[in-house]
Amino acid sequence: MIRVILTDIEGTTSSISFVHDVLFPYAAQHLPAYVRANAGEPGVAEQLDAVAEQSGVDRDDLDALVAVLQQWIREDRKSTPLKALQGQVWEDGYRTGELKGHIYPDAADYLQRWHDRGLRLFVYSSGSVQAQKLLFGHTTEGDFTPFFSGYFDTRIGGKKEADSYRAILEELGVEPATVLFLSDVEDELEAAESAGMRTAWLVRDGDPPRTSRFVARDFAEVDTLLRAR
Ligand SMILES: CSCCC(=O)C(=O)COP(=O)(O)O
Ligand SMILES: [Mg+2]
Repeated sequence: MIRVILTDIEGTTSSISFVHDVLFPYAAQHLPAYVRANAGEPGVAEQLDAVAEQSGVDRDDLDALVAVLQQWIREDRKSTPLKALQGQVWEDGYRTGELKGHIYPDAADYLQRWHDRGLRLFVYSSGSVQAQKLLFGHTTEGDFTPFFSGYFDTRIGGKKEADSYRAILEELGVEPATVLFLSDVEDELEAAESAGMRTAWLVRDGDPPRTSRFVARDFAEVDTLLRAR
């Protein structure tokens, strides 16, 4: 019996294009000035230490660190310090209303239904927990944070590693088979299954893949799986 839904964001609750065509360009535009203005703040300095360590660039060369961060944005690198800094930069955009989080109508509908039915909802995304809360707190459809019981990001581990899902299960204190993980990335589903979770593969565009996995075009189809179990 499924009691917990753990969901990815990009390609699952929200469009890939919102992340790549809205959020990443906003970060690329505003991150350099943000980093330069706040380099002495502990929450930024800590991330710059990590960027220097991961890239091998001189920690005192702010221009070089910014260049590395811009390169990582272009490459969609799932680096924890980049994701932390992106979350900080997006905060301003959401606060001023320049950014509004995208959520698919079916995701908005079923997140509320599942919450009201007593399922516990959690997010696991490469975006930082701060970025997750900002997106769901400022969507075009309203504030969805009241529906979520918790958030996980890459500080618990990479999304393609089974140990990350084992660590999430440990934190939640639940049996693996009571958790349904939703994602659009097959390697993430495989990692979650290795940890014993159930999975649903969101394929929002194009033909469904030939696979033995449960595939859903939207959250209404995920709901049929929930009702069948
Ligand atoms: C939390 S919004 C920003 C999403 C993001 O930065 C990202 O890399 C998307 O990763 P996901 O694990 O949700 O596919
Ligand atoms: Mg995804």
